[in-house]
Amino acid sequence: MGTVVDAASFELASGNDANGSLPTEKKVKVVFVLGGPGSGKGTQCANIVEHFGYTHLSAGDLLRAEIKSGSENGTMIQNMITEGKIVPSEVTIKLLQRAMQESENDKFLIDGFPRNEENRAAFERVTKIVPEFVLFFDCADEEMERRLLNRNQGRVDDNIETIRKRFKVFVESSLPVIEYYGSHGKVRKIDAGRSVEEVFEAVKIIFSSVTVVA
Ligand SMILES: Nc1ncnc2c1ncn2[C@@H]1O[C@H](COP(=O)(O)OP(=O)(O)O)[C@@H](O)[C@H]1O
Ligand SMILES: Nc1ccn([C@@H]2O[C@H](COP(=O)(O)OP(=O)(O)O)[C@@H](O)[C@H]2O)c(=O)n1
Ligand SMILES: [Mg+2]
Repeated sequence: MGTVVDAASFELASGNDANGSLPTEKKVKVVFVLGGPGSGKGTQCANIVEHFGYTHLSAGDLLRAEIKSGSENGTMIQNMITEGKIVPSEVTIKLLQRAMQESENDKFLIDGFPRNEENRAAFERVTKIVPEFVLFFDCADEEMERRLLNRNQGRVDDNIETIRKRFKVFVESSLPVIEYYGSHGKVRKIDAGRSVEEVFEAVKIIFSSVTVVA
């Protein structure tokens, strides 16, 4: 397995617990995986995990698991997802932090986060983690709509009404985050309208360029 060479490591510090003990610290490397709903983030993350040894953390999956766990935030999260709205950062960041701390890995693909400026700024402030880069899956709305209507995972938000709302949220709230990282030279954009195999060929070139054979 390769080692990442071009980016500094960043420290993940948990908050103090109720006894005031010292935070546990763990150095992690993070790649944000962004793109519209149905652009293929989850599909390609599974391929990246297999080939490059990252752990995949999907913000949407973590939020859906939180609903299932019977958490006190469950109803609020369920309502936000049904409406295609973005859950307050505090909730999502706690789930991401916990998943990173519980993992034995130190390399994470964070899929579907940050989805708005609040997500981005709060994550940076709380975790002090700066992403190595941002993988952006660029895909036409018509193709994403087709994929979502065929996804068949029983999701409450894969219906045409919510899909349209999610597209609007993506353009209004998520694209500005991608532009922010673009202005810092961090975005690796991929034409995600092609087949799964073709998209992964492009993904591989990007990940190969940040790793070296040990
Ligand atoms: N390149 C592709 N071409 C066609 N269908 C795809 C492609 N990538 C993913 N899909 C399918 O489209 C749907 C959405 O993909 P998914 O990976 O869940 O996207 P996202 O996480 O960005 O919403 C899934 O049913 C998946 O199997
Ligand atoms: N950072 C995030 C990610 C997802 N979500 C919520 O979870 C929903 C589904 O996110 P997802 O990433 O699983 O969706 P896809 O883009 O994979 O289709 C979003 O539409 C939001 O309602 C959120 O509130 N904040
Ligand atoms: Mg997904």
